[in-house]
Amino acid sequence: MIEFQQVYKSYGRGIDTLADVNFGIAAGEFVFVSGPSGAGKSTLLKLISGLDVPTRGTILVNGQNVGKLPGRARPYFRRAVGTILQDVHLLQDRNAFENVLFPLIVTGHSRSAAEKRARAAIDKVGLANKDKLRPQELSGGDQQRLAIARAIVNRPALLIVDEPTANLDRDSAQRIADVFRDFNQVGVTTVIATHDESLIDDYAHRVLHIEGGRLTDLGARTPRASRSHGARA
Ligand SMILES: Nc1ncnc2c1ncn2[C@@H]1O[C@H](COP(=O)(O)OP(=O)(O)OP(=O)(O)O)[C@@H](O)[C@H]1O
Repeated sequence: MIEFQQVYKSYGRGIDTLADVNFGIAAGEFVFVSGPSGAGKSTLLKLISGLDVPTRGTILVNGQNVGKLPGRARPYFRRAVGTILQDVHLLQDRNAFENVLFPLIVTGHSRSAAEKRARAAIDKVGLANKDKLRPQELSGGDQQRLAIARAIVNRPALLIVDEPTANLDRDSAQRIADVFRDFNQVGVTTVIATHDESLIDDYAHRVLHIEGGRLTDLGARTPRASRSHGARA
């Protein structure tokens, strides 16, 4: 589903933010991208999502060459990838339900079809009883849930997530990670960047580690023995 072949990304000044990155992710995988702050994790995710283009190399996502997509194809490509970046850009003057409804209305869905889908997405992330609240009235964890609902409302086959548990306490972080695991279990390919090692220990199936722009495939890690999968609601 995702393939990087000799990918380089430079923002100028002769420094490679990513250098000679090669890896593949198959459909249905659940992968963490680990690495210290500034290692290039967000840059990697933006390249997968088509929000940025590589300086050199080839990136294939769903058989499409992301770096070479014509301008008019880009919005369609981005819509097919559910992307949740670090800055959760929620509409502060709309309630939770409207935040999820909005991307459907602008992409031309009828009001009734959009409302049905938005309701299903809100339910899936566990925000059904908070749908009338505005983002600033929600906790950090619930804002993250709302961002997830908005990202999945177009039913993407691929979810790209940057630091979903930053600023959350341990319990909220695990509950958010559980939401992603549940989507993955119904077939959504999921790539999550995090520097939270304990989250990786709890959930990891496969870890790609970036340091200084170089990527190492650490392969599959066994989840921490003390946590059994599916133990949480
Ligand atoms: N748009 C940009 N213009 C110039 N430099 C950039 C840009 N985006 C990222 N960089 C640089 O690329 C490097 C990697 O940044 P990136 O955000 O990908 O790292 P990260 O691993 O996601 O870090 P963090 O965990 O702190 O978010 C940093 O040195 C950063 O300053």
